[in-house]
Amino acid sequence: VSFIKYSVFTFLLTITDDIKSLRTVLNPDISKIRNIGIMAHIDAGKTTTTERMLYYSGYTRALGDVDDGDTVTDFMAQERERGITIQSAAVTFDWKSHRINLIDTPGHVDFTLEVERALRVLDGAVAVFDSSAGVEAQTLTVWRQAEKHHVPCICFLNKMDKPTADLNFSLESIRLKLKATPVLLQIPIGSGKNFTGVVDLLTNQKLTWNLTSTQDNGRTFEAESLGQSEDPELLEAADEARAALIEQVADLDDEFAELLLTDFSDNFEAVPAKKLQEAVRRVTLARKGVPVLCGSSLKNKGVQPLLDAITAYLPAPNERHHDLVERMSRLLVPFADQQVEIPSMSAGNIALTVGLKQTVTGDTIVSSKASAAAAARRAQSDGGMGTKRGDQADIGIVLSGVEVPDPVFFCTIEPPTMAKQADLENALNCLQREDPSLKVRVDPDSGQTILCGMGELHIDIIHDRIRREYGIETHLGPLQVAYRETILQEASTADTLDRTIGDRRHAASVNLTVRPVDFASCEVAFTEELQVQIQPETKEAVENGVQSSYLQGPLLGYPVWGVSCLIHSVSVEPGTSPAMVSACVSRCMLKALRLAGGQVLEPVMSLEVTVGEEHLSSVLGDLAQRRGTVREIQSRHDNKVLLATVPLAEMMGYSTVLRTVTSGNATFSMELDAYEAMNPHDQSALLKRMSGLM
Ligand SMILES: Nc1nc2c(ncn2[C@@H]2O[C@H](COP(=O)(O)OP(=O)(O)OP(=O)(O)O)[C@@H](O)[C@H]2O)c(=O)[nH]1
Repeated sequence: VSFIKYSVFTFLLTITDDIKSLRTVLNPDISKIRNIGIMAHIDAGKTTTTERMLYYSGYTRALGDVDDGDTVTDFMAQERERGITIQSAAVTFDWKSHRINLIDTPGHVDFTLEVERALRVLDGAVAVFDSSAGVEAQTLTVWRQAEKHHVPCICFLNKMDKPTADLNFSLESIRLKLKATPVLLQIPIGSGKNFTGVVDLLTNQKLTWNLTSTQDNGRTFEAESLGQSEDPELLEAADEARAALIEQVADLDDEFAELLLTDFSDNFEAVPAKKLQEAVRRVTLARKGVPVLCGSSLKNKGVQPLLDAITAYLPAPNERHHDLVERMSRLLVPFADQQVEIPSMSAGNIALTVGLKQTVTGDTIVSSKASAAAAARRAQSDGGMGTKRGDQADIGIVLSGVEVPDPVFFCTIEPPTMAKQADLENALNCLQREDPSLKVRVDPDSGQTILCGMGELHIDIIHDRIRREYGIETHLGPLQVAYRETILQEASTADTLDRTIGDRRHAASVNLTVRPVDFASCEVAFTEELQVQIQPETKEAVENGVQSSYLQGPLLGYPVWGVSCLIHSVSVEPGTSPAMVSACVSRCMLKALRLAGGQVLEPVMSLEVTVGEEHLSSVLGDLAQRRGTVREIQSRHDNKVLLATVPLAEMMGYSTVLRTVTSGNATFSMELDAYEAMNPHDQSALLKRMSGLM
């Protein structure tokens, strides 16, 4: 450990051009800090862009390449092997006297929680798009998360070197799909293979990467003012785009509009770049518009202006609303998979801490109850945010919590020998604290440990991590879909339980009605009369009995949804234990749910497949066999984009099949659309199959 510490310190201190004191290196002024997330659809080029940022800022000496599996941010072994990003890697670097803490977020839908976890502590975000595809499905989800946390954003239209890159199409998709207002700050020079750089519309400068030397990797570029000798087409395009930019910013920012009308009414074009930049910053922070930049990370063009834009337009931590008062026993500054320990850190920085026993992802840590209360008061006067779990709930309004989506897949997991069971439990506990979207439970009937996750890949990765990080070879049972159950009609029933245990008689009777309701959750209510008469401990025992019957439905033992239960009467003999009252109510509920006719609900996913036209018919044919419903087929250059809904149960192993039927020429993403009732034919087939399984 001390070797790593030493070498990273040396690294930090020698790479920056102007060597600063250790204190400024580790604790820069808060106004110079940018805590930025980088988000995108899979394959848009986040990792490549991040690598370029690290390289140009001097923190890496060689360019990593996702295709060769040697990038800094994709540090988990599985990420390198699969070429995808799973855990949000944090990297810290300096750019023109600013400290940038950058969090790379995963693009795969199985890992949305990772993204949300990262977004809530960030002050700004960069959305990277493939400029030939515009806004794609996964970006919508992440964008909504950024919106929820009021995170100001910048868009980077990457892959401008592709022949199919399309600036106007990308801008339009930002407008239509993200419902955001793009503020175009650059226009590309050349297209496809001849894309050489951009015109910066604020300064009217032409930035070109001539790349005469391959050694340089785009580190140097030319910046020259657009002169009259310029290619007339480019000059005209730049003039038009600049005038449109000035007009648009004036529309979005009153202060800038006033400046134009008072000082530059004769010639709007003469407005200084600095004033325009300040106005774009206000527009970005107020989330009225989103600056848009262009480039090609792979071809080393346009990344330095993106870094400039991050420092110019995105907020410092003190310009955002959440307050942290933090004190930790051990603090570490992350540099991908290496860390350097530091003695203290000022507000606004991002650090790692180790050895926490009780904290789970999503918790907010404060130094004392008093500071938590103070933060809660501030948050309330600011309009309030989320609540903290556990025993501090009464005072803990500090940061909004993360939303944990319901897992849709599950499977059993077994250690190689019973002697390893305790080690496996420990590994699962640690993994769950890190990743709340992973749920672990024990099946009450079989005693087996069950893993519940967000998708096939998610469960696969967890399995792999248990092997690699905890050294336990586990066996996974077949992957199963998390169905739900509901009822079709109203039913009323009564039940009595009368049992003598030892010399104590327990007797209780209950009379209740269940009926279907539209919403996803389950309810329990009492008649008005009963509500007044019932003893609090009896009421609690009845509620427990109803809730436990909702956990396992009568059809297949899946959780029950969309049922409301009304208790008409309860009678309890003196001396009866609350557990017996709960047992009586549960048994009565089971009868009522059976009488009310069971209906299985299955998770249905919305699926987006991008595929070359020549393979469209095979993809459609395959979807038809999966009970898929095609909603829309859009054209995007030479590709077709297929939007469909498909039951999750039919999507096992889809990535492999899709790769085979399209010879690797398709990408897909999917997310939970809704739980839908199965038709009687499919339901009875499922029930038959499951009874064979059980
Ligand atoms: N033509 C072109 N290809 C690029 C560019 N940037 C990235 N790529 C390629 O696009 C693919 C995906 O790039 P990544 O950087 O891994 O994308 P990502 O968004 O990090 O992907 P995930 O980690 O899976 O979410 C790789 O094959 C890159 O080489 C670019 O500017 N132009």
